[in-house]
Amino acid sequence: MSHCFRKLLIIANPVAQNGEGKACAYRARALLASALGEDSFVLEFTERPGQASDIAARAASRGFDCVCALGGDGIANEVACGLMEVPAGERPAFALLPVGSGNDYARTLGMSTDLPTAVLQLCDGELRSHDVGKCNDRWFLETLSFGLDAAIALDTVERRVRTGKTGTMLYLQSGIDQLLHHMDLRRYTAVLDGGEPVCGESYLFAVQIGQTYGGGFRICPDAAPDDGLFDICIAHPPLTRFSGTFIFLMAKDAHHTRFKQIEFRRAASIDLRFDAPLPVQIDGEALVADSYHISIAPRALRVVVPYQGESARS
Ligand SMILES: Nc1ncnc2c1ncn2[C@@H]1O[C@H](COP(=O)(O)OP(=O)(O)OP(=O)(O)O)[C@@H](O)[C@H]1O
Repeated sequence: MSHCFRKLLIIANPVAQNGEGKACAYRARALLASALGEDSFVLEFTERPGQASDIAARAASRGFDCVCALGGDGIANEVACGLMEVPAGERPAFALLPVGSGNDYARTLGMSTDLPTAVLQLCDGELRSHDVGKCNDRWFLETLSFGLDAAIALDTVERRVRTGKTGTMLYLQSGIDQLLHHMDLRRYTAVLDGGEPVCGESYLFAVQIGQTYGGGFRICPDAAPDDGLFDICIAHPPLTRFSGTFIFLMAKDAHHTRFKQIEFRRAASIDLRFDAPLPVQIDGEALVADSYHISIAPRALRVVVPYQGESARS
């Protein structure tokens, strides 16, 4: 029997990871049936983008106490958006079987991308409470970013379909292409935690709950998903195409933090405007707005993480 749920709903994206999602879901079903028994879970597939939110929002009324996204960061986001519509006292826990291309929230949870291992982690897992971010009316689990890095994230979606590449290699190729051809500077005005407005110029402005985006780029290496704060990374001028590309490559392993152009901040709320439209990504999907009100719901979502043992419990 699982440590942390009685009845599990798995919402699977059949088109995740270039169509691998469907076969992975059937494998997960077989593994879960032998680990937990067939009566303890239900597997449902989405038929269209956005549907996972509707299914997750109704899960509690159908008797499920845990909803597991099977797919990438996109379906994870949709499931979380649905769960956040449920009143806190009735909200099912969130779980993830990572079958995506980027899998950044899986990194934050500590879930393996090896399916049999992830199923065992889910069955033996424990619950933690994680923060959930909100930008205007859209929730996010891991990342919200503006400018160059969002352009890269959005470019990867189109490039993945075209080239079949995934993960870090895909993000690196997109990154270098965007750095060489679309390194646009924007003026921003930011109000952090209701303070005085701060104006500046940035190439990228990332607002993180977890440490990574883009398939493992550790843009905010000190971010903790349960501290009630966003970690913010801003890349300021001067940056040439060469130094920008160099710092971008260094960010893969969090070695970008020592450059003077890179500023880190923390806040629980941010009001943000830019002087001109720019690419925006929220958990890897595009977002379009004129201004951005960003707030955090501290420890609002119970999430299944791999069992850490008694000594790791806080
Ligand atoms: N049945 C479906 N048909 C088409 N698109 C779907 C369906 N279900 C979900 N989607 C959409 O598929 C997109 C990508 O999903 P997901 O994030 O799960 O996989 P991925 O893109 O392979 O992984 P990652 O986000 O980690 O790169 C999301 O925008 C989601 O809304």
